[in-house]
Amino acid sequence: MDPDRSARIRLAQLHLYVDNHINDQFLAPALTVVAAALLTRWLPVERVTIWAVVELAIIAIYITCYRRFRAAKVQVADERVWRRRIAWAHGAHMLSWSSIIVWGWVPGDAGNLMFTMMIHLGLVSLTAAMSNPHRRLLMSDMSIPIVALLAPPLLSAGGFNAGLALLGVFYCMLMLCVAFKIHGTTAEAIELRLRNEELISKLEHQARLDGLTGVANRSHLLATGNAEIRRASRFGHAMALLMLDIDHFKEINDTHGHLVGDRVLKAVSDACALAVRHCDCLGRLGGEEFAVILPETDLPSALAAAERLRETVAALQLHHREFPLKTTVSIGVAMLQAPGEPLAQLLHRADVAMYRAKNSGRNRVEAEVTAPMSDAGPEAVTA
Ligand SMILES: Nc1nc2c(ncn2[C@@H]2O[C@H](COP(=O)(O)OP(=O)(O)OP(=O)(O)O)[C@@H](O)[C@H]2O)c(=O)[nH]1
Repeated sequence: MDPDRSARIRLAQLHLYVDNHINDQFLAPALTVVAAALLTRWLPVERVTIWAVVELAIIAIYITCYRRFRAAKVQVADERVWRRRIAWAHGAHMLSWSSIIVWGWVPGDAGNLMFTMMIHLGLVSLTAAMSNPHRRLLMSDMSIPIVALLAPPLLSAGGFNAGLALLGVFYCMLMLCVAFKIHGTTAEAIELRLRNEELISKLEHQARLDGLTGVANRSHLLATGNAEIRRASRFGHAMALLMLDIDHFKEINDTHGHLVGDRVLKAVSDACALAVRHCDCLGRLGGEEFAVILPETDLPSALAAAERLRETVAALQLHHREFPLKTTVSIGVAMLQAPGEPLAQLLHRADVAMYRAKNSGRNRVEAEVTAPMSDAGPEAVTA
């Protein structure tokens, strides 16, 4: 499996683990108080109180750790660090409860035996039910009660105690198998969810691209243009639009065929994509016509960008067999004139400028001859 996806699965498992355990904040303190009250039947109140206070402090620590984990928006690379923190914090809680078998053990007392075993059966069952999403944490949580269940014959010799320890360990093994089974199903579901998320984002990305050139397609370009007009209108910023048309493209198609024409389209759009800024949006409007949306750009900068694109395309050295393929573009530059101006109007003005470039000899940049919006001031837009 892709190591990146495995790491994301482990992080999703850690989230699920924390989600399962976060409810401890309501139940664990109550269980601690009830257990402490019952323990006073066999042990001095002071000793039991010390345990209860320590245990309540440990609960506060691991719940805080879970809350911080949830709030931290943890990245995949930090999964290991957080897993260790959680393992220590929750491990301390397991150790504190399992230690009852040592200091709360009263040999020969049936009630005490029942109480101690109940505590451990509860610990083991809850761990299997709640820690199963994360394999490593499940193992570390489970190992403490398993070791604790081996303690009775060490604390008080006898066949019965040895049998009790054996029974406890068998029970733990069984619960561990069940927990692993649930873990497998959960891991599969998480992997499926991540695969679906990847697939959806890939499809969404592809739906925005032009199939031949890989730049934005018409609908994405228009959507971006409309969004940028809204933004520029809201903040009173300048915005430019370039219209690019490959010169004499029909000749390339007619002379060398459509496949060569397609290669030229791809080469021109690749070169333009490298020549525009990261925040600009280059898209194919159709055929051999492209447009570039330039946010936060005034007329001199738009003309400079257009000139850079024109030079980049003119410098391309494309060949088909031994024939050089001369590629140039004519570019029209239009500026947003008024807040909320329709995109169609902006495109039309850039188109008019582009045709002026064509009529003036091609391989040129022409700008429209009207005042840009930055001179008109921001739109009075209210929320
Ligand atoms: N190979 C290829 N050709 C296309 C594609 N889309 C449109 N065309 C062709 O692009 C050509 C455009 O020709 P015209 O509109 O006459 O423009 P031009 O030859 O570039 O002339 P000027 O724009 O005036 O310089 C037509 O032959 C279309 O068939 C495409 O996806 N691939």
